[in-house]
Amino acid sequence: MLPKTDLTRTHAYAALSQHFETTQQTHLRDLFAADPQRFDKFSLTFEDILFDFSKNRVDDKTLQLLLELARECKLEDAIGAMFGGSRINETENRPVLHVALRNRSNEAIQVDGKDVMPEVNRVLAKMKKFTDAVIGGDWKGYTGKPITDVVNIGIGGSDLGPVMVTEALKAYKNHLNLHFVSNIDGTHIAETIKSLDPETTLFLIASKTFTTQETMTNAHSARSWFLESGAQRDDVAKHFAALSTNSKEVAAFGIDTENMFEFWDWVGGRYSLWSAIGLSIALGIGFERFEELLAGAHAADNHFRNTDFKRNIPVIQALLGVWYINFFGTETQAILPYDQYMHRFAAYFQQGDMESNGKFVGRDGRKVEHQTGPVIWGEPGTNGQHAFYQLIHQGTKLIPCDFIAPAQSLNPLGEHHAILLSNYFAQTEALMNGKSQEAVEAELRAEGKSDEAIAELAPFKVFEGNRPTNSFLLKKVTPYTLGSLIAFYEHKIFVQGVIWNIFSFDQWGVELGKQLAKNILPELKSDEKISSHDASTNGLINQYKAWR
Ligand SMILES: O=P(O)(O)OC[C@H]1O[C@H](O)[C@H](O)[C@@H](O)[C@@H]1O
Repeated sequence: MLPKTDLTRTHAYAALSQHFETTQQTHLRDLFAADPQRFDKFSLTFEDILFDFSKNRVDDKTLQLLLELARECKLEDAIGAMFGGSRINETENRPVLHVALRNRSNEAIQVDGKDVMPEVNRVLAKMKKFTDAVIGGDWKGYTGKPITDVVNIGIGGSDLGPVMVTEALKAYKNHLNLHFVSNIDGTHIAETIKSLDPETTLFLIASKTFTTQETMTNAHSARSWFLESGAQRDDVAKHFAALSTNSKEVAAFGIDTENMFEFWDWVGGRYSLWSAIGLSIALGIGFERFEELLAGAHAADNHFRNTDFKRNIPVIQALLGVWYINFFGTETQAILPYDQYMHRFAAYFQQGDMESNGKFVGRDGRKVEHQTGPVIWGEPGTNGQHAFYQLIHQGTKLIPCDFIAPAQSLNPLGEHHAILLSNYFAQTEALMNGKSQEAVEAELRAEGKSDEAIAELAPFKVFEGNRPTNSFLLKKVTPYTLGSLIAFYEHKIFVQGVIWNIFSFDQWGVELGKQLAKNILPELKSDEKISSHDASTNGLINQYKAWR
């Protein structure tokens, strides 16, 4: 069980509100000028990751109050409850134990008095055996050829994590070609299988529930394509594996449960890349590197669990987010990796964060009186600089940004990496300092502009600055470091959910649309004019029917 605290009624919240009133205008420039130790004080190093949070609109007092808020919201108890296997996902009556999947210490983790680690290790061993066989060419397709292509069919948590990680770690990839099919739009599977040979293709049907409409429809289409190639039903076993918690449905689909890689209901879909759902990752980079990913996450788990909140990276990340969202009223959070390989990182945490903390009902069942999860968005730098950074620099909205970059490139090519990183450093500096009216005027004067021109142009060229950023500087993107970084973001989400007094591990908000789509599907098949909905929905459906 998680403790229940009403954020807006805590002492720390009241103190923070007051503190916000008196400090909200303070400029970051002045905070840096006033404290030469600011970087040392407000940055943390964890192994090969430097987390610099000094360019945030906080001072010692802000952090002290935020830490008090964490204590008042009983964060420590909540962390204990999660790692201890208690059913903190109360609305689904489940524990939340993705940390067990990467528990490399093998220390027992109990669910209802039973250690889950033997089962976790059994599945990992099965994944290793399978991965080694497929990569090594010992696993043969139905005509005796080794596998060349792997297609992961899944959606949401059964897709985004594997896609993000396999992209982020592409530099470590072996010869297997990975493909991901998620969308129910037939285009996705049709375009994917176009270039594939059924004799050498392996399908991974990834679905926690094994009932998701998109995944099951795509899986059936994949199977039909496979059987149409001349393969027999018995051959399915050589070309289809299931990653799921639902053995009954897996068997009903016709996949041999020998080819099923299990996980458990205490693994949330959006936290499942560490489970059997990560099989495509293991196939792409080899099992040892998959284990390094788990080890990196485990190290971050230990940091989260054992480090004083003051020096605890995910706790600080979370508290800074609370400061902006609940006091400055920010609505979004940009994640900006200066690493092309990490181009799906923001998309991954769109699900991770928004499906977890996009809730308006508190743990007491009542509507909360404060803001909760932010809109997460972002693209890799420097692309974003040429697209949407204008608004971050000069727009009317305050957008806290996370900048992420590796010090070492996996593709050292001429000056590329130095140029990339010069931009990474420059952007947070620019966002923090801005550019004053005087500096703009001096620059225009130096360009030989007239006083009149200077007066006209200068206002448009002013940057207010004081725009907050976090910087994650990684030594290098490795499976281990990536594992740690993902785990930090996961725990940040958890901490914020605790403070906002919401349940971060259910996702009832995705159900209504699914239900309605089920009602509408038969209507689309009929020839009758539809009148059962509101006028807009009826109008759209009927026009579709006229045009199809
Ligand atoms: O893995 P599955 O059971 O197929 O679920 C896939 C996805 O669909 C659901 O609608 C949830 O919103 C996601 O959290 C989940 O990851």
